[in-house]
Amino acid sequence: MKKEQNLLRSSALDLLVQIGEQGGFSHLAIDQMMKKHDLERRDGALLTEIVYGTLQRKLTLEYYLASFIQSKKKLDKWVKWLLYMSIYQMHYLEKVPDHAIIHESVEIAKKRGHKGIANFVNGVLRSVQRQGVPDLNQIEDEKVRLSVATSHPLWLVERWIKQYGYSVTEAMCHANMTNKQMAIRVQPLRTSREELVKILEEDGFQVRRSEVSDQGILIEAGNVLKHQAFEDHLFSIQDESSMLVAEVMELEEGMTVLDACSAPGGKTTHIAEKIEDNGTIYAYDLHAKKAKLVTKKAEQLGLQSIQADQADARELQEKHVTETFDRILIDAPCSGLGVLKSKPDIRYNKKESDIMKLAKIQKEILDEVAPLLKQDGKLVYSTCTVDKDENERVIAAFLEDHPDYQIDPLFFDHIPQMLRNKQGVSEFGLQIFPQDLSSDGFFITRMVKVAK
Ligand SMILES: C[S@@+](CC[C@H](N)C(=O)[O-])C[C@H]1O[C@@H](n2cnc3c(N)ncnc32)[C@H](O)[C@@H]1O
Repeated sequence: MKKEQNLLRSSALDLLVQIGEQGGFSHLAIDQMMKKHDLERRDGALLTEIVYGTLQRKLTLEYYLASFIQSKKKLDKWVKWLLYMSIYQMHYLEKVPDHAIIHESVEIAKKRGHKGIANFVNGVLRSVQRQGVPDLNQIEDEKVRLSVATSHPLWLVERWIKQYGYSVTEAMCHANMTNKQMAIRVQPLRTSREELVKILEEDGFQVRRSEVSDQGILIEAGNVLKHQAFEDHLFSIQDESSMLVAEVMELEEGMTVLDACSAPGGKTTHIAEKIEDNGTIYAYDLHAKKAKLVTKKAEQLGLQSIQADQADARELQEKHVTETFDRILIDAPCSGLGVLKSKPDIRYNKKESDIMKLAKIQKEILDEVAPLLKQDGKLVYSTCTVDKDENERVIAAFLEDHPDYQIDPLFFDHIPQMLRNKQGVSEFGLQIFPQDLSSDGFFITRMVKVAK
């Protein structure tokens, strides 16, 4: 048992050093680590909790640690992460007593380093145990306090305050520290939402019907990934705010649709379901490997109307003639600042300078596909980020350059009631903040092509 606990924490440290420095938190990385060390299923939950929780609270833990070490002391990366994860467990987890956490950490330090490092780790953690962590209310500057308390880099907090004001930013930072709701989307050509709700409830699941999509089911309790209906591909896993994208496209049977940035195909398959798999969806992605994931997902769900291929969305005029499509979706590559609930590391690895680079690509993609839409056709633009430079301002610049496009006034009728009174509705579309639903932050808008 003791050996297992040590292996578990040592594996957590390996993951933290890797993800903490390079990014890429995923349950897949955790599963792979469990397989590599032959860890038991029940250890997976604790491993996930330690890795996810430590990453999510990195800046808070850095602040806590700073009060226990001399400011000039240079720590090896693994020692730093070992201390973060130990303080995380001592302060936030109640399951394991402090003395056991300290013991395990000192053992790891001995094995990876030497006796001197082990003594240092022991000394720091004993001080944390004796004194407790410092009170964050002592931080006078409210922006710095919000940044440290919710572990968001200061540049991001300041940027959001400038764009959305303090109270929206504060709510957003706190919402990013919560877990999002598991949501699934029924494949309606295989079963109905009511039928699936019935099956799941009979099997002991607690579920709610989504108000955002009539295909959506929110899972309150139970692991749907282990249910036979998942094996049978009766539904897809999809976040609730992401479901709204295809919902606002006003899709009909027989349509020709372009999905310019489609992998891994969550929205492409939703579009295919909404046109009842009758029509054609050209789905592209910059990376050939990723485009194959779209084909695979379509096959799993039994959808035939999707043609997935590799292409740069900035070169699609080479592949299609002008005014081909009834609908176009650009679910653009973005900074991902709306998905911090499930990918806590994104906030540390993104740089402010990345945002303008992405905004340039987003505008280039929009400019390229604009001529491909039929007159009266509709173009939906979405991102899973919260940033005006990638959302409202990209759209404003596009509209300025394309007088044949305008925001579709009918788009606003599709916004679910529960989101209408939130702060995210503007003349350029809908910003869903992470605090609006128990879901990701998203930006969605719809434009219509009118006569010049
Ligand atoms: C937000 S993700 C799309 C998610 C997808 N629509 C879904 O719902 O599953 C953006 C995608 O754009 C792709 N991408 C990035 N740059 C691109 C480009 N220039 N042309 C086409 N695809 C691009 C990325 O590889 C990524 O898969």
